[in-house]
Amino acid sequence: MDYFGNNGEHDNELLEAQAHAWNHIFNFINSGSLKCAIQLGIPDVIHEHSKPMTLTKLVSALPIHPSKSGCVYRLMRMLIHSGFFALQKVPENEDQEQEGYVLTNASKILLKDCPLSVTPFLLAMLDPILLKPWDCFSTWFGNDDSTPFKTAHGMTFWEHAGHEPKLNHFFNEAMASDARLATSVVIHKCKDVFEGLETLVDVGGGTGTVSKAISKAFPHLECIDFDLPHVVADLKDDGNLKYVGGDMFEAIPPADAILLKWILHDWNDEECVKILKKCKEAITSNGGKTGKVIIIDMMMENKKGNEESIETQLFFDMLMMVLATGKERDEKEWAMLFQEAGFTDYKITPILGLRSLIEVYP
Ligand SMILES: C[S@@+](CC[C@H](N)C(=O)[O-])C[C@H]1O[C@@H](n2cnc3c(N)ncnc32)[C@H](O)[C@@H]1O
Ligand SMILES: O=c1cc(-c2ccc(O)cc2)oc2c(O)c(O)ccc12
Repeated sequence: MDYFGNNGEHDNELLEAQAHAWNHIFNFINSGSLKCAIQLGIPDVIHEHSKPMTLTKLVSALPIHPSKSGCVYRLMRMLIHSGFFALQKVPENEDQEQEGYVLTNASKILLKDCPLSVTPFLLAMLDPILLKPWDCFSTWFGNDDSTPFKTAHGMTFWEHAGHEPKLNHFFNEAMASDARLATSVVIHKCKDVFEGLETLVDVGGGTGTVSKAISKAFPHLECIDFDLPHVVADLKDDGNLKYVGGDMFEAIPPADAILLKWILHDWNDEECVKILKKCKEAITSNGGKTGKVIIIDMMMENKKGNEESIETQLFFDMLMMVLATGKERDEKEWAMLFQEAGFTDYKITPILGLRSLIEVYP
């Protein structure tokens, strides 16, 4: 009988447990390998080749030292396994190689010039500034810092962003890249959500990617991108789009609809109720009309379903604990926030993959 109470009968279970632990220990290798491929420009090089690209051609097109040529095959094998590339037959190939690399849907949205690219999001999330807090996660459980980010850097995310232009820049780029993708889906699939509205304020709208797209798609809608003063300071009003600086915890400009995309998951319940109460004031003080709040955020799934989606939602929940004071919520938790902030009804439209569009009514 050994330390684990194993007398030989449980060898298989022990080996499975070890393999499971190894898989989790090395989870970071998936993101590390993907980041490397993007920094080497592999998706763009294969895209520009416009037919299956053999290993020889790929190696000669990459900015790598000749001593590393043999390693490209192993990097590509890893990324084929994780679904970012595939192999296809190469017709009439002078290099004698039968197969070449092609993009998959997952790597098509990593291309540099794709307006809906998730590459800025990847580069932001995997930058050492945002990775260091994970090293301080357990330390944070033992102190009274608001976030592991604070434990790692001695200041909050926004304080760091204020005097580290690199963080500010890659965070805004990451948000803008997601905003382009999400808005294109919302405008295609949910036109009716904006019908009948005359005014809309995008609260925490960053540098205005969402407001720009909505104001262009609905030219009769007066839009305001509302964010912290330093975020909108240098942005110029354009037609039916205005930029207003302020603090959503103080006051939000009046409008028929208030949009909160990827805002409430950044904040704890008490902070969310404060924000939602300010939204309610803004839509009910709008010349006697009543409006709505439009939320784009995650709705945590409680039932067993797509395991990868559930894991991704759990990843975001951890991200919100480590970088901010927020969390991801299930329907019951959302309903509680709406009720506490004085709203009477809501409608959920699950149109954005892992996220939903929620209309909330006073
Ligand atoms: C996670 S980002 C979301 C950006 C954008 N809504 C999107 O989805 O792309 C959060 C935004 O909230 C803004 N923000 C943070 N605190 C704020 C406050 N007190 N008042 C207004 N905006 C704030 C940040 O500057 C940032 O642009
Ligand atoms: O990488 C982030 C960081 C935040 C964030 C950090 C600190 C705060 O006080 C608020 C927000 O928010 C994010 C977010 O909402 C998101 O959807 C992705 C990434 C991040």
